[in-house]
Order: sequence, then C-alpha cells, then structure tokens
Amino acid sequence: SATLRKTSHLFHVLFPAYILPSNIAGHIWGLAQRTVRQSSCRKIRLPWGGGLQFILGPLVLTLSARLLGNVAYCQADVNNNILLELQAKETEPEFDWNILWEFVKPQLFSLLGAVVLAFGAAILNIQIPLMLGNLVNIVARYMREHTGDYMREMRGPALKLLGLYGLQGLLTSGYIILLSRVGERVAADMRKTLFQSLLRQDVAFFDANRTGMLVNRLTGDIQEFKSSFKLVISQGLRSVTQTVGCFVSLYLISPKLTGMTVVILPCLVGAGALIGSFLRRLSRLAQEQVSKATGVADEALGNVRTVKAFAMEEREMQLYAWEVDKSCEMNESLGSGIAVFQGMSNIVLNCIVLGTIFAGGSLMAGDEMSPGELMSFLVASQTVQRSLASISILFGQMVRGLSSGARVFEYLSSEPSIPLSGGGRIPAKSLTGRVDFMNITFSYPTRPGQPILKNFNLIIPPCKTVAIVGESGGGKSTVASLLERFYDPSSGVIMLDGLDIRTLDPSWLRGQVIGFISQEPVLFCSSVMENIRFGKPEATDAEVIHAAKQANAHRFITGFPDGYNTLVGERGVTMSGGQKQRIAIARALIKNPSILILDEATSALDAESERVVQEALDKATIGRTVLIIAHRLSTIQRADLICVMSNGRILEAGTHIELLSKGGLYADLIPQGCRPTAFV
Ligand SMILES: Nc1ncnc2c1ncn2[C@@H]1O[C@H](COP(=O)(O)OP(=O)(O)OP(=O)(O)O)[C@@H](O)[C@H]1O
Repeated sequence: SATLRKTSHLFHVLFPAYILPSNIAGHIWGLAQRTVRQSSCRKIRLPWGGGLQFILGPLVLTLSARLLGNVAYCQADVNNNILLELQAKETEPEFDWNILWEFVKPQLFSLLGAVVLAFGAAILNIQIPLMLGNLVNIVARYMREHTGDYMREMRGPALKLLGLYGLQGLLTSGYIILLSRVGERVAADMRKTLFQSLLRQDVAFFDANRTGMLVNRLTGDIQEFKSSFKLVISQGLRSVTQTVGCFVSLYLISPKLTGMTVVILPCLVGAGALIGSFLRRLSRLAQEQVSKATGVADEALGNVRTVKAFAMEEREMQLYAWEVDKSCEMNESLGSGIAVFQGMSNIVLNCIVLGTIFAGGSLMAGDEMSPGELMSFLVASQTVQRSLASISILFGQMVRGLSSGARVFEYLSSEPSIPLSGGGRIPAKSLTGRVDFMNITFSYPTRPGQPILKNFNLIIPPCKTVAIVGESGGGKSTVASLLERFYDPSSGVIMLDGLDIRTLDPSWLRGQVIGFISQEPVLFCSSVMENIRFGKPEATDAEVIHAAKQANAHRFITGFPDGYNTLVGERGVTMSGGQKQRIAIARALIKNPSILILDEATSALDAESERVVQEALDKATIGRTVLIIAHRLSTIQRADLICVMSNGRILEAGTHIELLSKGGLYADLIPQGCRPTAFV
C-alpha cells in the first residue's frame, strides 16, 4: 500500500496541469487502495506500478487535451463571433433555406459522408468510458486478488481500446477533411455569387449601402457562416450523439447516480450558459472598441497625405492611443471575467467529481458498484458535461451563423431596378449620337423628396458639343448620370437617336456608346497598359498605344523605365493628376465612343497640365457628340451650345458670344477682366 500511495502521489506530480482528470484518476486510485485495504491485509508488491501510469497516463492526457481544447475553443469562440454580433445590429433579413440548399446541393455527397463519419466517431466515443471501466476493473481485481496473468488479462481489452482510438482518429480525420472541403467550396461559391450579384446592382444601391458593409458581407459574414456551418454539423452532431449515448451508458452503469446527475447537470449548464452570455456581451463590447480603434487607424493611414499635409500625426496618434487604451481596459476586464468563470467552473466540476465519488463510494461499499463502473461513470459524465457545454455554445454559434447567412443571401436575391444588360442596340453604322432630354424630373432614390431636375429639357445634336455650367449643386453631374443610365428619371424620357434609353441595352450603352471622363479619374492598381485596356478588354497592344497617342499620353508613358508596363499604384497614386487624366482619356477613347461626357475633366489640373489635357480632349471630341460639365469657363468657349443651369433647370442657352452679349447669368459668371472688350 506504500507503493500504491507513492504511485498515487506520482500521478499528481506527473500531471499537475491536468487537474480535473488527474483528480479523477487519483480518486479512483484512492478508492482502489481502500478496497484493497478492506479486502486484504497482505503486503502488496506492485511490479507493474510504473506500467499502470503508462496505461492511465495517456488516458489522462487524452482527457486533458480534450478539456483544454474545449477551453481554448470557448475563448476563440468568444473572440471570433463578436464581429457577427456587431453586424447583427443592422437590419436582420430572414434566412432563406432554399438558397442554402442551392449552395449545398453540389456538395451533397461529401456532406453526407462527413455526417456519417462524424456520427461514427461519436458512437465510438460513447464506447470509450465503458472500455476504460473494464480496464480499471481488471486492475482493481488484480490488486485485490493478486492472481492470474496480469499482462495477458490486460492485453485483450487494452488492444481493443487502442484499436478503438485508432478507428476514432481515422473517422475524425475523415469527417474533418470532408467537412472542410464542403465548407470551403460552399463559402467560395457564396463569395463568387455574392460578388457577382453586388456588381449587378444599380448605382442607387451603392448610394444606399456603405462599401465597408458590403465588403464585410463578402468577407466576415461568409467566414462566420462557414465556421458555424462546419461547427454545427461536426460538433453539434457529435455532442448530441454523445449526450444521448452517454446518458444511456450512465443509466446502465448506475440508475441511482444517473438520477443525481440528471438533477444537477442541467442547473450547472444553465448557470454556465448565463454567465457565458454575459461574457460574450462583454466580449462584443470590447470588440466594438477594437473596431473603433481600427477605424481610426484605417482612416489615418488611408488619408496619410492629408494627415501629413496638416501635420496631424501627433493628434492621430493620440486619438488611436486613446481608443486602444480603452479597448485594452475592456479586454482586461473580459480576461478577468473569463478567468473567474474558468476558476469557478473548475471548482464546480471538481466538486461534482467529489460528489460522484462520495455517492459512488457508498454504492461501492454496499457492493452496488465496482471501481471500474465508477471510473466509467465519471468519464461518461465528463463527456456529457462537455457535450452539453458545447451544445450551449453551438446554439449561440448557430444563431449567429444563420444571421450571417441571411445577410449574405439578402443581396443574392435582390434584383437591380436597372438591369445590367438586355434590350436593343443601334447598329454602329446608323448610330448618330443625338441625345434628347425630354421633360425630365428626377430625385435621387436616397432623397426622394428633393427633386434635383425639374422639367429639364435639352437637345444634344449629333457630333456637337454642349456644355452645362452653373452653380455648384445645381444638378449638372446629375444630367450626366442620367445619360449613363446610372439612374432612371422619375418622369420624362431620355432618347438616343429617337429611342428611349430604357429600351436599350445598358451594358452596350455604357460599354460602347458613351465614354465618360470625370474630374478625378480612378485608376486600378495595375499597369498603364491594363488600365487603358479596361475600356476595351479585347483591345490589342497596338490599339492601346493608338488610344494613348490620341490622349497625348504616349510620350510620358514611354518615358517611364517600364513604359506601358509601369504600375500606376493604388488608385493611380504614382501618377500626376495630368497623367492620370490622360490615361483616363485614353481608356475612354479606346472604345471609340459616339458620345463623350467630360465631367469637369480639367478642373483639378494646374495650367500646364490643363493645356496638355485640353489639347488631348480637343482631339478626342472631333466627330463625337460631347456633353461637357464645366466649372472653368475657359474650356467651353468653343462649345456649340452652352447651357446655364440653376436649381435643376436650364435658365440660359446659347453660344459663348450670344450669352455674353445677352449680359445675363453666364456673363455674370465670367470675371470682368476676362470678357472680350466688345462686351465689357
Ligand atoms: N448620389 C446622390 N444621392 C443623393 N443626392 C445626390 C447624389 N449626388 C448628388 N446629389 C445631390 O444632388 C444635387 C445636385 O448634385 P450634382 O452633383 O448634380 O450637382 P453639380 O451641379 O454637378 O455640382 P458641382 O458643380 O458642385 O459638382 C446636390 O444637391 C447633391 O447634394
């Protein structure tokens, strides 16, 4: 018995980190000692004392690893799921199971395979406590009677148990492989479909939805949905099977002890879930704070030039530090909460073990239970505890997964009011490029009560240049947006060559008929060549170079060491304003559009750049219908028609000379010193 005591002590020394399982083993060991003492006073020699550690050691380690794995999972779960809860604050759409089915259908075989393997692994898990009990019974009997061949008796059950471990490992790997394949493929399909669906939406949709939120649906929401999907299927299936199976085992081992467990366990799981939800709320708040800090950093780094231009580095650093300190404080409180929770749950779980051993010990004393049965009972009840805890976590995960999925699906089924394509096309040969705005009234969908254009009428004859000038916010750019059919007017018709543009194919209209050059051209982060080719993907290198020459861009492009392969940087940051503008002109010209819209195309440039760009524009406008939206009156003096716009209406129209001689609004816009002497 001295050796037994030493071995028992050794257990606690060898596995101090694994408190709970070593306690179980220690208690069982103690009970076995007592049984030995009660049944025999003979001095027991234990030549296999160390060997027993090798049998129970891995058992303890396996249990502990699972337990610790669970703890780690709980923490990861708490941290990972907050983003989703943040998003849950936005409007919650309904989850559509039919859409999910469409994504899952192609992966059905893999999914069914994963379900079958996960179920098999769970069934095997239920067998393990029973087989461990058998092993302990052999040990206890040998200690009591010290007869028979210990190794021979142990070999069979131990090998069976090893085989079971091996099979369970195989099944587990199998279902994880299949499930991760299903999860990744479903997520990839969702991403592609959602991105496609977002790009199909009309411009009004993007006015109403923040880009960050849309990107989050593509990334965070799909990621969350995928994790929940995988977790709920794998762990959910395993936990439910194990809970049911282990309860049956518990009942078969000892109905009395099971009765006690049935009363206590749900109370503890309920209390755990309550505290868990409080901690999750704390964690969500802490995560919100982390997002705020990230937002500050994001804004400062994204606008680093402005920050530097105003020498605001110090202030931005202080702002960021303040937000980070706050999030640090909140996360520390969260850490303390988790620590107290885990400490308390350790105590409670140990008390349960103690209580079970206490009650089980009395049953053993009355010969109603063997040490092996008590061991099986303890291990099975631990499995039930873990399974119930993971079911409560999974439930929260499932709710979050469903709301993420609903947010992803929301835009999959939303149809744009202006389709991307479909409708008539006018053959290139007969297209003249005449545009008529007839009685247009228009309000932006995001501000329906504020009409921007009121009974607006304008004719742009083929191959003529019409310029619109006027006060800021008067509706000039809105006219261009309506011609591009980014929006449809509330009433009135816009005609192209006498045909309502609503009957024409929008992708043909934007892709081939209209070339749009804006004040701040946006370039993509690729080469000059690719940026120009964006206007016509099938264009040859020679066509790209031709367009660049027309846009007065060829010379500066070939001046770069990498020529047309020069990378323009994020949003064209490595190019000057004039260079960016000329690349944008080449991009618009490469499609040889019949209509050109120049929305203040030179207003952001200095005098020299303006001159070069204006030259390019003058060349580009020859033979096309041109709509110029202008602030700088110097650039529109040669326009065939100049319209002065105010408050959504055209108040004056005529040539430069006509309008100046009229001495009205247009003449007021021209600074005195710049008027021709005849009109001053
Ligand atoms: N996407 C939008 N959603 C809602 N309102 C908008 C939108 N774009 C512009 N507006 C509003 O429509 C009005 C006209 O804007 P618009 O850009 O057409 O004016 P503009 O004459 O081109 O002005 P500027 O010369 O300053 O560019 C403004 O009051 C503006 O606030």
